[in-house]
Amino acid sequence: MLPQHADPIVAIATAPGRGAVGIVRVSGKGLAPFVRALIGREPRPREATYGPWRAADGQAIDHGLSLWFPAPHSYTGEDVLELQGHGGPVVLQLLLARCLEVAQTALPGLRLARAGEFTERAFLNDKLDLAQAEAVADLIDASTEAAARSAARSLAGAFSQRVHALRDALIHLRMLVEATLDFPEEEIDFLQKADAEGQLQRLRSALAQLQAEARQGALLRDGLQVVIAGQPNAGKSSLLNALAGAELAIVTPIAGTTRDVVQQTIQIEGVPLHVTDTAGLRDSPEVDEVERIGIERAWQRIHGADAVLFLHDLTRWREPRYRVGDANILRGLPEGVPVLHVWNKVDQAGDELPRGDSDIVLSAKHGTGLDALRQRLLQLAGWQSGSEGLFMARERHLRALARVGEHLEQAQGLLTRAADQLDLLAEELRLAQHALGEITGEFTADDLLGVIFSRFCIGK
Ligand SMILES: Nc1nc2c(c(=O)[nH]1)N(C=O)[C@@H](CNc1ccc(C(=O)N[C@@H](CCC(=O)O)C(=O)O)cc1)CN2
Ligand SMILES: Nc1nc2c(ncn2[C@@H]2O[C@H](COP(=O)(O)OP(=O)(O)OP(=O)(O)O)[C@@H](O)[C@H]2O)c(=O)[nH]1
Ligand SMILES: [Mg+2]
Repeated sequence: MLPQHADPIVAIATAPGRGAVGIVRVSGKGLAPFVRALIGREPRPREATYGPWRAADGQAIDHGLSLWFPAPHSYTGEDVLELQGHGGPVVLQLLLARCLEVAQTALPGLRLARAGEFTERAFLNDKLDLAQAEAVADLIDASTEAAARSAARSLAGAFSQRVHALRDALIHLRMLVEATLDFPEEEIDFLQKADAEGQLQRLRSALAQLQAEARQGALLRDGLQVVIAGQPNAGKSSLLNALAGAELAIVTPIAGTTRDVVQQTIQIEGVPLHVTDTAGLRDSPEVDEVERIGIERAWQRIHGADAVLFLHDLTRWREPRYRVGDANILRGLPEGVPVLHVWNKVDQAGDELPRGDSDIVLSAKHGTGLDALRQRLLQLAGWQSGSEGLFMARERHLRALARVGEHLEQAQGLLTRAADQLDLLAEELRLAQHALGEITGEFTADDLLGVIFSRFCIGK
């Protein structure tokens, strides 16, 4: 363990700004003398104790509740003291400063906590595994109810339990293979080989199921970048406003109204969609400097999109020039990014529609056809409706699961093709278990921990 993990730490645990109540919290080893010096006595463990916190001159800084959690029964697993005072930024700063002052004699080395450091200690002291610690941040950052619910499930261990079940099955198979390795003179008999194959197959399908669920969880966390693109006046800004249910972007009949990129996160069935409205794409002498930059930014966004909504104007699609404009945009769209063709202004279109089977027809202005668009967006995102009991997952977890899958695939190949290469098989299974362990933090490099916890807020 790094020496800095032994320092006592202090931070304001509540959000900056004014609030009804604010909390300063201290974590470290051997806090009791500090607690007595600050509060005048040692509060009973895990009970709220009301009283003043006094400055050096004896004046009360604030009156509030002290909570004393002697190790190991605390959030961090160390001694923890919480001061629950009035939630003003100045009074909390005074309390924080008073803690540092008292510490000079009663708790040498007390310092301000880095972002995520309380939760990092909870992880290092085995109060939480890594997936649970990440779920703490995901719960705080959750942007939809569905995301919050699944983060809470991951925090309670739902994801970790699934990972452990897979790990246990993997260990079972490794024991079988390694036992055979230890007795090389006894050829792996057919019965055992069949048993190993069955176990491996079940492992792989359990992994595939876990991957599918983790993908849904990651979608709830990260959402989808959706960019609305098309020629000027197609109704892109109107569509953004309709989806968001608010007048966010300026709408006018003038072509070239939008120049800046306007982004809004909406949610559909709890899946966050980050929808971006962009400048209309055109190549015309009317385009001035400002619009030219807007068009450049539009293309940048299109290239970073998870999905593009290509908006077409049904009142103009018969005009040859308009069709050339659309064709030019189509050529510029990046390969591999799903494109959904959306035909707008159906309220003013004739009977004959130019669309393909999978296209969406709607009126952004009147709000017709929006539900079909929402459903198509969810489908595009790979969202399975009614995914109850989901846990939250991150890209990091998906990558680890994918590596587990690669090693199991190698193992499968070795088992079916080359029963004499048991040492290679054993190694693949070991690597698979290692990749799995990275999710819960059984095997994790220190620099990765640094990256994960530094994204937390201070005091968490
Ligand atoms: N005031 C306050 N509220 C909070 C927190 C906190 O630290 N302080 N939390 C955190 O940020 C969350 C709750 N998390 C916590 C997790 C464990 C323990 C704890 O004392 N665990 C002991 C005892 C468990 C028990 O009695 O069952 C332990 O694990 O041994 C406390 C808070 C949300 N609300
Ligand atoms: N009839 C009808 N008019 C619409 C519809 N959607 C948008 N419009 C009108 O089309 C015009 C252009 O709409 P915008 O949303 O500003 O179009 P835009 O694609 O953002 O245009 P730029 O920002 O210039 O690229 C406005 O007058 C809208 O009221 C629709 O569904 N039906
Ligand atoms: Mg616009």
